[in-house]
Amino acid sequence: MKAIQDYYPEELSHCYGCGSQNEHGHQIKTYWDGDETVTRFTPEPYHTAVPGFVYGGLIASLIDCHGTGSAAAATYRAEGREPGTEPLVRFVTGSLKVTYLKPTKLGPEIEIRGRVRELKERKVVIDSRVLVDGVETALGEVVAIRMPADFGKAV
Ligand SMILES: CCCCCCCCCC(=O)SCCNC(=O)CCNC(=O)[C@H](O)C(C)(C)COP(=O)(O)OP(=O)(O)OC[C@H]1O[C@@H](n2cnc3c(N)ncnc32)[C@H](O)[C@@H]1OP(=O)(O)O
Repeated sequence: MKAIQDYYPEELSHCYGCGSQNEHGHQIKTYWDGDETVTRFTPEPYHTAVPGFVYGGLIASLIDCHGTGSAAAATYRAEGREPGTEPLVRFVTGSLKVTYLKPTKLGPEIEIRGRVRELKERKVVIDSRVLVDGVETALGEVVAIRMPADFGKAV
């Protein structure tokens, strides 16, 4: 099964969180599981906050790209289209909120499960849960906004 990120065009596959072309990045992969989107990521020992627990910035990064990927996947699904078909759907992060409920154990695979709270043409809101060994350790909210055609060109 292909992940939503596998459909990103090469020139947009350099993101630190989800770009398949970024050898230093997380290269996350997001899939549908029924009405939820799922990303799984196994942290490295150096992704440490205090010994034994995952750095919160990593968790935020995973929620971020899980959210933008989920927004794209949900838009294709809502439009009844296969991912990657024209016109391409691209989202960037408008806002990212993370609530850390409890320390996240470092070692096991991290699972992020997302649900669509709001879906409009230019704005999609994804709620995420972060789980390790079935324990919910963080919650995330991503407001994903359609990438403007001139994104990054007018700075
Ligand atoms: C295949 C693509 C793969 C790409 C890689 C994945 C990306 C990975 C995640 C990232 O790291 S992206 C990088 C970090 N994000 C940015 O740099 C974004 C910088 N901000 C912008 O470029 C613009 O502010 C943005 C495109 C987000 C919004 O500008 P717009 O002019 O398109 O928004 P507009 O004012 O028209 O508002 C559209 C809707 O979005 C809402 N909105 C806009 N900015 C928002 C914001 N920051 N927070 C929450 N909501 C926001 C706005 O209220 C409105 O909602 P409603 O339709 O409900 O009225």
